[in-house]
Amino acid sequence: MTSPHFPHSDAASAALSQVTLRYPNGPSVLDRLDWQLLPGQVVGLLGRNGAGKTTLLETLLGLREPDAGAVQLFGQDALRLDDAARGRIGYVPQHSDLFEAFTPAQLLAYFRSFYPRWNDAKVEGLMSRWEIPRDQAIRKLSGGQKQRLSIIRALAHEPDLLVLDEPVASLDPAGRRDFLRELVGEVMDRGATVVFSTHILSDLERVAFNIAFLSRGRIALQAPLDELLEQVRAFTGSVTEMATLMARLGAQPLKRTPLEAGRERVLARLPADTTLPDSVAVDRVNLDDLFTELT
Ligand SMILES: Nc1ncnc2c1ncn2[C@@H]1O[C@H](COP(=O)(O)OP(=O)(O)OP(=O)(O)O)[C@@H](O)[C@H]1O
Repeated sequence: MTSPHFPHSDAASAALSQVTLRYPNGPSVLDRLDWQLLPGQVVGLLGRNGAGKTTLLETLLGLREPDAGAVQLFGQDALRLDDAARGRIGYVPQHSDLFEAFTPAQLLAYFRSFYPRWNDAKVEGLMSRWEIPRDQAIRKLSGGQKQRLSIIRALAHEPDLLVLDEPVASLDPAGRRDFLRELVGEVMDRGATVVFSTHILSDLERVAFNIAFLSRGRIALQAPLDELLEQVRAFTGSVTEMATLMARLGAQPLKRTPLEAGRERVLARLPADTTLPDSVAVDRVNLDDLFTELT
């Protein structure tokens, strides 16, 4: 069924509509959250510690049942996916569940047997480039090597939807750059959808990723990073001036911070190619500012 919130959800790799989730005796984590991921998008999911990124990714994958709302993957109910749809998904969990007694070669051979599609050349290329010992027990690998192996496993069957929960946390800067290149390659080559959570903002600045901000149980904003940096500005002035200015510019206020003496600071997204009047007090924002203000 097509969601009333996302008229194009049939074309989406993942569509979440009004998803609410509260842990039993725990916090409310997702609150009527709407989100859509399209083919060809690389989305970086940002949110503070405990904001609910892992919960959201698990719910998106159908690993958690929301209290309310609907999740669709490739147009199917995420809780009742058929095998074909399952085979189109790749997942790297935050804490990898690699079989520690296996060697990487055994692990990959094992998973290979489950998937009709498996790109041996890609696997071999990444194993060599990322210098993963093939025949040593996985428990003896470093944290970064285990993480890379987990990523290789998730890329090997060429998923159409790749979900990674903090995949770069134990990678060194060179490893992260290589990994990002691989992700972008996935998208460019096959129009896959990639979503990954991260805390490392500088990584996101390397590529024109879509950035999604998770705050108070909702996706507060999602847009390509270059567009955000171009279109989001911080304005300061009296509350009345701000109201008039926002209306005149057709701006979308994202966050208001009251200041002393009836003044306020408004973080707002402007329509593309807006020319600002000289009289306006305005600041540019960077990704750090956006993270601080929107999460
Ligand atoms: N199984 C659980 N039972 C109860 N509460 C939970 C459970 N898992 C997570 N939580 C709580 O839900 C909230 C969201 O947790 P989650 O792990 O999804 O956040 P996160 O954004 O991934 O955090 P981090 O950036 O620290 O990894 C937190 O308050 C956490 O304590």
